[in-house]
Amino acid sequence: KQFHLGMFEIGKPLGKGKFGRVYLARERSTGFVCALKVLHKSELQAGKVEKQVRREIEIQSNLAHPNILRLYGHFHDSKRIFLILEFAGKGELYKHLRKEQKFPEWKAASYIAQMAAALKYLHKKHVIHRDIKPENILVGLHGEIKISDFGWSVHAPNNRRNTMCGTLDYLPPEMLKPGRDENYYSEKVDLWSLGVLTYEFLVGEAPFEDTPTMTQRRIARGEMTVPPFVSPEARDLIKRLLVLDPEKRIPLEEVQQHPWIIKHCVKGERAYQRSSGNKQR
Ligand SMILES: COc1cccc(-c2nc(Nc3cc(C)[nH]n3)cc3ccccc23)c1
Repeated sequence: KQFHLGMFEIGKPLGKGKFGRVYLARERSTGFVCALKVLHKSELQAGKVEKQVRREIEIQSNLAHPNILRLYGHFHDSKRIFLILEFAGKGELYKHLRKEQKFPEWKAASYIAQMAAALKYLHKKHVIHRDIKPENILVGLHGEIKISDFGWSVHAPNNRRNTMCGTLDYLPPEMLKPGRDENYYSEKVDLWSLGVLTYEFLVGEAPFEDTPTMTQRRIARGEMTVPPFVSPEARDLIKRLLVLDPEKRIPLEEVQQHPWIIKHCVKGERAYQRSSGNKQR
């Protein structure tokens, strides 16, 4: 399918990301509402991220899961690249998290259950996201969450050197302490980040948040404390994900069956999953 700018009615700007602006848009012939992400080639070249954007397009175009933001297509003109993305009505999850400070356990558990389902789908396709954090999650109209921004995702296994930018908070220890087989990642890196995400949803700040040097040291040692107001079940799940040895982290199937998730996965939610027939579970 060939897309071009004339096919779309551009609506209000939704916001500005790192490398581009996002607009509400409607495809003229069908009235289909989507989000149009506009990237300026000059900015991508300056930021040396063209390869990353090409990988993001290649990976995200081949994914279809209710908790992963759809990339329906892309096109470009002389100066810009346009990504035709699924529109998530309630915007960026981290804005909701900052506003509410922290989420009640039922909401955090629902979000982590959806993240586990999405990661299970990704890992089955040998895709590692590698940048799971609240900033890369959007919220749909019915409160369902959608992983977005596949800029850092790769096909496993990967042992290419990566200069990481942005927050260190979500980095797993194996990406910090260069071992013998430097930078060898497995999809287990996403399990560590899922643990950091669970903690941040419940506590309102990341578990190793500190100065950059101290954060790296605390991650490498797995030094963090879970505050007393966090339930024992949630604490147990966090402890089973934030394990230094990647092989010893609880697998996604066990996350989905964890008592903390089951306790909060209200019947309606299960019914919702059955009705939406998301076979990906
Ligand atoms: C920096 O703030 C930004 C940046 C980019 C998008 C939003 C935003 N996005 C979406 N939905 C989206 C975005 C994409 C790629 N698909 N669906 C909805 C919103 C609602 C209120 C405010 C803001 C919103 C914010």
